[in-house]
Amino acid sequence: MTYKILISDPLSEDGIYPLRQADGFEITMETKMTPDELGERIGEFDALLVRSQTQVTRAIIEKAKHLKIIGRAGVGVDNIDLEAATEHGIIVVNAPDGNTNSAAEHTMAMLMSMARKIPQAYYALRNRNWDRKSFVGVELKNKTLGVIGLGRIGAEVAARAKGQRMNVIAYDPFLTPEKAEKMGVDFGSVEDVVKAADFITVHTPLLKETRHLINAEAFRLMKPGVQIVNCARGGIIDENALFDAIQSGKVAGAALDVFEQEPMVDFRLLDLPQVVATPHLGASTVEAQEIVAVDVSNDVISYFTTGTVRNSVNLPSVPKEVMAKIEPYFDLAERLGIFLADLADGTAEEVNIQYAGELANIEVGPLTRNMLKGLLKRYLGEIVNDVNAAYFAELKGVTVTESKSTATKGFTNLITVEIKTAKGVRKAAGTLLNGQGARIVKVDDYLVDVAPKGNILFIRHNDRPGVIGRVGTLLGEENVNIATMQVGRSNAGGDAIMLLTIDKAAEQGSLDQLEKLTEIEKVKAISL
Ligand SMILES: NC(=O)C1=CN([C@@H]2O[C@H](COP(=O)(O)OP(=O)(O)OC[C@H]3O[C@@H](n4cnc5c(N)ncnc54)[C@H](O)[C@@H]3O)[C@@H](O)[C@H]2O)C=CC1
Ligand SMILES: O=C(O)C(=O)COP(=O)(O)O
Repeated sequence: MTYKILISDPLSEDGIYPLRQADGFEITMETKMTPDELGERIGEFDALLVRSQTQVTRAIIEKAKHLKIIGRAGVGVDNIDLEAATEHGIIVVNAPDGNTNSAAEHTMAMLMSMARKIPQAYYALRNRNWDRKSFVGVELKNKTLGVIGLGRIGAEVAARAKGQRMNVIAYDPFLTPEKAEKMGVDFGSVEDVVKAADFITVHTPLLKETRHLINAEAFRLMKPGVQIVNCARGGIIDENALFDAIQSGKVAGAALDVFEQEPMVDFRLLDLPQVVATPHLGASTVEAQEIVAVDVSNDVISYFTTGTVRNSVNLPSVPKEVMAKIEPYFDLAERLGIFLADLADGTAEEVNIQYAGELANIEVGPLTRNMLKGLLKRYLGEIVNDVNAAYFAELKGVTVTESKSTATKGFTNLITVEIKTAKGVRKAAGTLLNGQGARIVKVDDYLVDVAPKGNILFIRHNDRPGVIGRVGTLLGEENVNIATMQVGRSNAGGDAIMLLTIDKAAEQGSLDQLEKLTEIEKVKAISL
């Protein structure tokens, strides 16, 4: 099998070396495609690697019939429609820390260039103008830097600013006074930060909540003469409000690496002498580009070879040690989902999954997603996978609850799934037997022991002499061979079940014949 990879933005050749070396990958590098051209070609590819330029919109994703994974060689994924990717079961990975240092260094370079007007002075000098009066700067020392977003890059910038003898005040929803104290920064709200700062730098992702976080009202609160840096994303600062704040004299300088529209179309801000700018170069270093491309290449290889990734954005990543423990249960969880989908009448409204024994102490989210995949693909088809199973459950209004119990219930591990449909509650429990594979050990309240594979007939009947024989005879007449048979009953002569594994799927006609037998209440064909 050869996987086709499209690289649609310029990626470091050294960085994609692992992909070029690995067997089974065919790489196409096309970095100048229009959105229409990308839309026409994307259907051929299994993986897409991008930086910030390619806009991976819903329209593109809808045409990407074979796409399984999108790799973003960088941090920000605001150019990828994550919701659409998740809905289509496409995993999105990024390279979250490969360019942290470069982005932090670029932020400091922009801060200092702005404070000392270096680009403006250079421009004058290039034009043979030896002008020393127009380019008087301000020092950073003893000034306050306001950092909004104290994540990887924000924290690196804060540390460097302290090296410049600046005071730092920061806001981040995850920052606590204790963490701030440890990092040697002051802690405040967005309002506190913008009011206190002489210089402001933003380092949040671009989200609904951070769009125009720095707007006309924020500029109103700032100190006169404040200077502002944006090396994160265009749109965190409202460009129109910034333009007005510079023109009014409130803002003395702005250093911008990123813009609301890229490549930039509105050059109004750049015509202001207080503005210094670069064309989104924060991550553009040899080092950063190599690391981010290596990181996404490795995730793509690992996804297609082992099914695991390190840096998923739309699927919680599972540490390697945890993965090693839960991987053997993936199949059991999925088969329990399929088993119940076939067994139940109607679709699930509520699903309750309980993990017992040794499973109680580990992260089981991926197992729940696999079980949901099995359950939902019976109604929704093969489009359901680990990435979108939880999304589809929510979309269809299925309530999912997960619980754990350390009680072993006689098994070292046990997964019990209960589903509620409009017609009632059905339950199945499965375990993994050491060296013998998976077993379904309970169906509703009956103890059974059946391998969850192949064709199974579940029969609910009344416990009467001769019924087992009649079922065997009828199936024999239909040329259906019974491989194993289990019988369970609530009490002698009461409700009972039969669980038969059969060598080939029974025809609907045979099932109808079985249901006509007076002792038989219900027959369900299960195919695993
Ligand atoms: N100019 C460039 O070339 C580059 C730009 N970036 C941009 O920088 C951003 C930050 O990158 P990292 O530090 O690696 O990400 P990160 O995820 O480590 O940090 C982002 C921080 O923003 C915080 N945050 C979220 N919402 C917030 C809000 N409403 N107010 C304040 N803080 C909020 C988060 O809690 C988090 O701590 C990226 O999302 C990307 O857009 C990243 C690399 C290069
Ligand atoms: O990593 C990020 O978020 C960046 O903004 C870097 O963008 P780029 O990969 O240089 O187009």
